[in-house]
Amino acid sequence: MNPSLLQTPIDYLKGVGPNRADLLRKELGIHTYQDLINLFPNRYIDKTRYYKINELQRNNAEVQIIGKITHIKTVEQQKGKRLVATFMDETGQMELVWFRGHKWIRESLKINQPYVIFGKTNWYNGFSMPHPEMELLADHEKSLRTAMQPVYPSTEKLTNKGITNRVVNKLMQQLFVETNGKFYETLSAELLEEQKLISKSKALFNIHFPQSQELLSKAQYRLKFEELFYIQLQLISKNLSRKSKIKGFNFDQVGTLFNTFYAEHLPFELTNAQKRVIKEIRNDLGSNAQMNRLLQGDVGSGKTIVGLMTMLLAIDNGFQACLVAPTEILAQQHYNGIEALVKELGVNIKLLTGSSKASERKEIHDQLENGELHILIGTHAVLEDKVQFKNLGLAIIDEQHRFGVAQRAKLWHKNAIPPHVLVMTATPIPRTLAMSLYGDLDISVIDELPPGRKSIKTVHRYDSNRLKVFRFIKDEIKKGRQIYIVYPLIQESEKLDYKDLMDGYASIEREFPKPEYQISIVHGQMKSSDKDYEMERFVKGETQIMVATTVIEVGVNVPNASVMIIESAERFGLSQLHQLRGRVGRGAEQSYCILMTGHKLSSDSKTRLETMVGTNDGFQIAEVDLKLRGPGDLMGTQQSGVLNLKIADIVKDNDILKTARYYAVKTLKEDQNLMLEKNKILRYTYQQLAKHKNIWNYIS
Ligand SMILES: Nc1ncnc2c1ncn2[C@@H]1O[C@H](COP(=O)(O)OP(=O)(O)OP(=O)(O)O)[C@@H](O)[C@H]1O
Repeated sequence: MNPSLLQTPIDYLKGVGPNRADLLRKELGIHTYQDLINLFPNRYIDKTRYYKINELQRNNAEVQIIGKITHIKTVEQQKGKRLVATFMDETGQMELVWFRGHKWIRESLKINQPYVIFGKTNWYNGFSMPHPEMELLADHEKSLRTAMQPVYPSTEKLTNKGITNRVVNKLMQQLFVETNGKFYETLSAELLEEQKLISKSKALFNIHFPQSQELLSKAQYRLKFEELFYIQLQLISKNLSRKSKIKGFNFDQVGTLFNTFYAEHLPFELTNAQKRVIKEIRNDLGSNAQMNRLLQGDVGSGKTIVGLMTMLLAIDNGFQACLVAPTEILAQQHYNGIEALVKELGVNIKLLTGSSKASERKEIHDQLENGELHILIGTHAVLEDKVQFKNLGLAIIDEQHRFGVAQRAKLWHKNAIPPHVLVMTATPIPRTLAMSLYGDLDISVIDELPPGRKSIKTVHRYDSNRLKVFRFIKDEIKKGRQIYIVYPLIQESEKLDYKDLMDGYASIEREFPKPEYQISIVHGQMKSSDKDYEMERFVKGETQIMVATTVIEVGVNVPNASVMIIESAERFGLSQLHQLRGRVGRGAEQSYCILMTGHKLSSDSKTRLETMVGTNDGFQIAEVDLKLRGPGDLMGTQQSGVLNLKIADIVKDNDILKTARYYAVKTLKEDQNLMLEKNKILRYTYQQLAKHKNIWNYIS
């Protein structure tokens, strides 16, 4: 087939007039033959079964019936007219009803001719079917018959504009007629063979006109595989070419700082997972290529120390390092923690945030530029253009999802040669999703908690049990522990949430009076100096209770805090709940997380609460979260291509994704630039993909 045929504007397809062409373009984004063929159905209806009218049940979903129209009338109603046709088969009669388009429908209906009708039935003193799809039996028998009838996305909303599912189906038939149903193959013979995939032409035909359930499954598999394979091929190939093209600083020395710290200052034995990850990082740093690594580790798994040791390697090799955190509280905390650890090593370390004074800033800028400053810790302030380093060798970004890709890129340009980048995240992203999202990053996982951690006991309590919860808090405080009480603060309803928080605070003050109890409060509307002050009192143990909004969600580390109470827990997402829970259980004591809710709960809320009570494993929680919300809502996914998948589903098609990735890696390992003759098809398709962005634009 002539490839340019598929680029033909949709107006040229028989059956597409100017109006339809406009609708197809505007509503469905279909401009060419190719766009139409890549409009994949999102479900199929079993069309092998014909119902008799006396077999209809009140709860029938969609049915197909053969019969004749015997009579048509227009009925006046308060809300306008409706057109009603009496439809009969040999077992009974029912009504077909239209609320719109009377004139042309009435003119097109043929009395006493056998029709096949299809649609949902209603029951009200008898069966009726509103806006049925109809076809004369004679035409029906002539058309391309399939057992499963495809249902195309978005056609429902276009039905009243004349683009019904049946119209799309007809256009698709016409397209197959005009193209002879022959399409260029887009996967290599080797892949087709190894994976036992059906050809492109056969897959496209069966996705639109399934000849059997088996062929439909094969068609779906092949097209999903193809979609995921090319995405992986692209991600992995970018990663490889970055490594070969972008030279990185070579940190070939493991110097005094690293070794002294390891031997003398490390406050604990590293876990095996931490050791493994440090090894992975060291391999990167000595490979002459620029490192771009994502370090994933559940809350409290000990990412900070890994980050610190990487920074020491940078300094040992004569470079500077920076660590960027998403909030001032976190930056401050990292600074305090790291400064204490490296104090005796003679490392010069400073903190830069939005609230740093002008004089401090000046000193920091000067020391960065003349190379005196070894480590800079800070917030977004570090990214500003005026912050210039003498030789930034390593940038660590904590909590990736709060930073956009563009901000990550800013760090790249702090030097002529981009620094090594380590992105740390505690948001457990299921591995498969991480592979799709961060395919351009290498991934390390700390999948082990430091020893001696007791797993956090999580319970769900109704608001009506609040007094018991208060008693429990008092007991824990008596034992010397500290307590978090967290309120939701969600932007749209900020005022209301703020009031809830203040009401809650007032009642906690009544229940826990001074001087016996001291309470800190931290929320987003406070000045940052006040926040820091309150936070510090809690960190130092001067207050026993911290009432807060989700500003403390990430990273805050107070090992003596053993109880996390989450108010209106049903309003939080799963990963947020898990993050909050991660604020306790950081010391040696038994810790608790209490999820407070009212009695009215949606089924999703129930699932979230049950999941939290049932497991402490962040990755398992992330899987449930992904199933509940879909990837669209997971932080960080918005900017990635995974949402634009046309046929594969990142959650359901997990296994296909793994296979696709396996083959993408295998292919590129053998032939990185796809120059081998057997990979010619892959190379061509890949180039098209790079050119057109959308992967389904390459089919020709
Ligand atoms: N190998 C280890 N053995 C014992 N304690 C450790 C070990 N590694 C880290 N810790 C301690 O565990 C606590 C949590 O570590 P850290 O703050 O680095 O966790 P994290 O991975 O950054 O978690 P989060 O994302 O929740 O901040 C800290 O108090 C840290 O000192």
